Amino acid sequence: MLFSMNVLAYFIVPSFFLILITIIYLKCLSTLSKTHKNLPPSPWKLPIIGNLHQVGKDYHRSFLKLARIHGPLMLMHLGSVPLVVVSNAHAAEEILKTYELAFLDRGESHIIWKITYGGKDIALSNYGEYWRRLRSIAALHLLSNKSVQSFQQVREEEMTLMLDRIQETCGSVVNFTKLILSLNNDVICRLALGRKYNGEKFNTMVEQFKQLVVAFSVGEYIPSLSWIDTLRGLNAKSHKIAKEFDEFLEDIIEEYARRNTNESLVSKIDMVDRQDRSFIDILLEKQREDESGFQFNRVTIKAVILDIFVVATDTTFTTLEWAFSELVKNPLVMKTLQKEVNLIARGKPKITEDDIGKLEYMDAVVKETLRLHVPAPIIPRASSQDVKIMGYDIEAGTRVAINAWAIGRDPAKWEDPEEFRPERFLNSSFDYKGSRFEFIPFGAGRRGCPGIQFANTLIKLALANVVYKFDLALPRGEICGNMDMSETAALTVHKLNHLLLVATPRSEIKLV
Ligand code: HEM
Repeated sequence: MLFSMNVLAYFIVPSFFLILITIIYLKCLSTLSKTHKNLPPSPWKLPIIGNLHQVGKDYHRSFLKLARIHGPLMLMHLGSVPLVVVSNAHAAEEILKTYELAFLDRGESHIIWKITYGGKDIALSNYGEYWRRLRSIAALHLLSNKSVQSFQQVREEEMTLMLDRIQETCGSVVNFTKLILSLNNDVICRLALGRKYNGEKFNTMVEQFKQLVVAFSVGEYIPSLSWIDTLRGLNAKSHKIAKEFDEFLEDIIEEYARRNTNESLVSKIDMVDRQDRSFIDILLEKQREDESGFQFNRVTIKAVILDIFVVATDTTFTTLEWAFSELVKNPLVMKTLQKEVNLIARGKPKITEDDIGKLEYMDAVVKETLRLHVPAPIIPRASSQDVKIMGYDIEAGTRVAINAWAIGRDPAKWEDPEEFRPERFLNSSFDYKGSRFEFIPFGAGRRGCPGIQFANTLIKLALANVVYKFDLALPRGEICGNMDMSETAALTVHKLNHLLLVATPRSEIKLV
C-alpha cells in the first residue's frame, strides 16, 4: 500500500501534470500560429451558428451585402464550416487562374452527395484521376462540338413543336415559362435518355430532386445538430428521392443493355456510326471499351446522366426565360435583334443552326442576359492546400463561393451595371470561357462548364426563331418598362412569376 502511494506521489501525479502542461502548451502554440495567420476579413459571428444568421435564401445577395463591408475576399463561418466568399474579378482570377490548382475541388455536401451516389458525377467529384477520366469522356464524346452537332435534328424538331404551340395560341396569352421548360426537358431527355419523359410522375421526381439539391441541411454546418435533419424528415426524403431516381435510371440502362446484348455485331457497328445515339448509348459503349481499370460502372453512368440532367436543364431554361423577359422589357433591343435575324434569314421559313454563328447581336443579347441574370450565381470550389490569396491565408479544406452574380454587376467594371445593354458586348474580347474574370457565367479553367456549346446552340436557336416568327408583348396592354422582374433563388435564379406573353405572328413583309 505504502509502495503504491509512493508510486502515485513520485511518478503518476507529476507525469499527469507534465502531460497536461504539454497539451496546454501545444494548444497555445497552435492557437498562436493560427492567430498569426493573416486570415481574410470576417463579419462578426455568433457561437455555434457562426454567420449562418446573416445568409438569406438569396445567398448571392446576402454575400454581396456583407462583401461591401468586408471586402472582395471575405471569410465566413457557416456553423463550423469555413467559407471564403469571392466578390470581384481580381479575386476570382486568383482563384480560377493564378492558383487554380489549389481550388479544383468542390467540397463535400451531405445531402447532394447522398443523392448523387456519393459525388460520383462530374460536377461534384473532387479533383483527381476519377474526375479527369469522366470529364474527358464528357468533353470528347458527349459535349464536344461534333457531338452537339449530331443532335441538330432533335433540337430542330423540338423547336418546331414549340413554334407550332405558340402559333396555335392565336394571339392569346401564352405561358412562356412552361413552353421553354418543356422545350428544354424534351431536348435533354431525348439526348440523354433516348426519348421524352414528361409525365406528371417524372416531372414531380425531377422537381423534388432539384429542391433537395438546395435544401438546407443543419447537420452539414453544425454536425452536433444533425439529428434535426432526421427529425425534419430531410434524411428520409433524400433517401426516398435518391432511390426513386436510381430505379428510374436503372430501368432505362437495363433496357439499353438488354437491347445491345441482343443486337448482332453488324448492328452494333451501325450503332457506333449512328448520329442520334443517346448519352446512355455512348456511356455504355465507353464502359464496354474501357480496359484501363478505370472504375467505370453502372453507378458512374447513372451519376453522369443525373448530373447532366440537373445542371443542363435548369441553367439553359433560366437563361431563355430571362432573355425573353429582357427582350420584351426592352423593345429597342428586340427591334435590333429582329432586324438582324431578318437579314440573316432572308425570308426563309426558319432560322437554322447554320445561321446562328452569323448572328452577332444575338450573341451580345445572350452574353448580356448571362451577365445580368447569371443562372448559377455562386460557383462552388474548395481549397485542397494552404495558399495565399491577395495576401490572405486560405487554409486547406476551406470552401470557396465565387459570387458570379456580384462580379457581373460590379460597378468598378461595368458601366450602369443594372441596365440591359447588349451593345457593351459588341466588338469586345469577352468569350464564354471566362478569359475575362468580370464575366464568368460558365466559370473558368479546368473545371469550367463543358456544356457551353450545348447550351448556347439551344438558347440561340430558340431565341432566334421565336423573335423571327412572332412579335411579343405583355398581356392586357401592360407597359414593358414596368414588367415584373422579381427573382426567386432555387437551384438557379429564376423569375419569381411565370412569364406570360402574347405572341402575334409577324407578317411576311416584316420577315424580309
Ligand atoms: C446557360 C447554361 C449553363 C450555365 C450558365 C452553366 C454554368 C456552369 C458553371 C458556373 C459551372 C461551374 C464551373 C466552374 O467551377 O468553374 C458548370 C459546371 C458544369 N456544367 Fe454547366 N452551365 C450551363 C449549361 C450546361 C449544360 C447544357 C451542360 C451539359 C449538357 C453542363 C454541364 C456541366 C458540367 C458537367 C459541369 C461540371 C464540370 C466540372 O466540375 O468539371 N452545363 N456549369
